[in-house]
Amino acid sequence: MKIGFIGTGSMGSILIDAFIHSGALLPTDMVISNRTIDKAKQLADKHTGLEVAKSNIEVMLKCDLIFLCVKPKEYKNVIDEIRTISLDSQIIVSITSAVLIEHLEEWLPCKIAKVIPSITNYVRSGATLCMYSERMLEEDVRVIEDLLAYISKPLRVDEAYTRICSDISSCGPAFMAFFLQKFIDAAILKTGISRELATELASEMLYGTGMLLTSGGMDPTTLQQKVSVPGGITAEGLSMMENELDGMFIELVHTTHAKYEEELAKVKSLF
Ligand SMILES: NC(=O)C1=CN([C@@H]2O[C@H](COP(=O)(O)OP(=O)(O)OC[C@H]3O[C@@H](n4cnc5c(N)ncnc54)[C@H](OP(=O)(O)O)[C@@H]3O)[C@@H](O)[C@H]2O)C=CC1
Ligand SMILES: O=C(O)[C@@H]1CCC=N1
Repeated sequence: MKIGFIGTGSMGSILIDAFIHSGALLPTDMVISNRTIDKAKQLADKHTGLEVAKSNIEVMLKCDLIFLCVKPKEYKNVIDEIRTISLDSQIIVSITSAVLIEHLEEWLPCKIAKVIPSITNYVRSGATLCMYSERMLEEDVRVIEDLLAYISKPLRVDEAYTRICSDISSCGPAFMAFFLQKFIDAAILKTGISRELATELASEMLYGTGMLLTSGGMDPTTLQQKVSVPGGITAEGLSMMENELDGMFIELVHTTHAKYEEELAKVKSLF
């Protein structure tokens, strides 16, 4: 089976790298295209045998399963280009939350999967959020999830919850890194500890925390309880954060959902 990638920006290239490094795919299994072709060529220089197509149409003509890794506002151009040569036997995997499966079904005759990856997939961890159109057969779903399992934990979610799942799974790494950065900056400012040491400590801490929450059998509440000695230092810090951050995460969810609605409307208006 030939796998195509249309769009080799940040996420497209992360997926290609991860599929190759994990052994899920060989470079020769893939054909890629990108608006700025040099970006695709740089990937091919890194992975001998990876084929760069001259156009998105060439990817569609050569591949059975195609990942669409472009941003919402770029869908119109890509769909217009490929719709007349798309086949109902082909599987299109869209990685964009703000493009609905029902719309992709309207625009293309293909079987449609919506899979939201995460930067964590680069190191073969984190989830991929999976949603499928009714055109997908059981064996099509199996092909996709077998592939994704090399680099992630594929989780089926209801499309109605795409945004919040993606907030946690895909935006989450950036949000957590933001917290870490603020923690590190404060540590340096207040104590003079070196950035290098603070960053190493913070990164190891986050890695270990992730392990405790996945394979370590703890949930976030248990973890807080186990670290907080009654009347101790952690409890004091947690209590301060409870007051300072009150309402902030509600505001965060409002913000991401408002942006999502804006993008959905923009995409709709293009077609
Ligand atoms: N980054 C992340 O962590 C995640 C991203 N996503 C989703 O992935 C999608 C892509 O995001 P991301 O990779 O970050 O964005 P980027 O801007 O990094 O990549 C988009 C790529 O699409 C290419 N492109 C644009 N138009 C066309 C076209 N007509 N034909 C071929 N290629 C084209 C661009 O080419 P050019 O080089 O010319 O700009 C660019 O390389 C988004 O919808 C995002 O929501 C989902 C989960 C996580
Ligand atoms: O920032 C974005 O729009 C995308 C969606 C999920 C992660 N990155």
